[in-house]
Amino acid sequence: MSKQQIDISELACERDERELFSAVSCCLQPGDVLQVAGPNGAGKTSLLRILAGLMPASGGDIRFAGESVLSGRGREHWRRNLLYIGHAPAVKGALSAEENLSWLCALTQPVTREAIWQALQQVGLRGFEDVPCRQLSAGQQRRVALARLYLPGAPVWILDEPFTALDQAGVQALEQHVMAFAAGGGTVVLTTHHSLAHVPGVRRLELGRAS
Ligand SMILES: Nc1ncnc2c1ncn2[C@@H]1O[C@H](COP(=O)(O)OP(=O)(O)OP(=O)(O)O)[C@@H](O)[C@H]1O
Repeated sequence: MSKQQIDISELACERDERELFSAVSCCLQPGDVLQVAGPNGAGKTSLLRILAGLMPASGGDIRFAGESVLSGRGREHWRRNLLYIGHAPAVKGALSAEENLSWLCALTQPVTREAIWQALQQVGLRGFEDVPCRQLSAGQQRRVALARLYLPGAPVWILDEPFTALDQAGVQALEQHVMAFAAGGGTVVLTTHHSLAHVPGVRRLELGRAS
């Protein structure tokens, strides 16, 4: 087994005593990109939050490198190996783009100021590094959050609606970056209502369809 294999088996989720999904199973290898798809309310965000350890599953298991990530040592190992970016940009308005990134990275893997500036340049925020994020547009705030994908870090990305608020060039750049990350051995699980049918090699997991 690959030391970064992810096994999702018979995963189930209930919210407010309503079953969102059950018996979701999937195996991911390094290099895989999985799009979790389905209509509004199908449970895509819930699935990603369970994967990220932010919400309990009501059944099933997730294993990383052979160990369950739902508790104990496996959970810590998993957390060190993943980067989760939720559907809200989660940037602090009073802080600049640079300060936001520096703060976020300090929680996991501190990086140099130069690396942060380079990442901000990669997401098209050159010249905005020092501007308080509350003065940035929605798309620019999204770009601040996404700049983490241009810093050294985890081999597994979990991205909830990463394309939201990005312009066409931003969408294209992010698609390319995700695929380059996967080509280098990274694993990506993402949700988006944006079609990825034109991107070769993206797997799909459908939620919310009657079986
Ligand atoms: N905080 C919450 N407490 C209780 N139920 C919730 C909560 N957040 C979402 N839900 C319910 O869980 C269900 C699935 O929500 P979820 O956000 O996972 O769906 P989604 O597939 O990501 O939807 P969308 O495409 O609209 O983003 C919804 O029916 C919703 O009402």
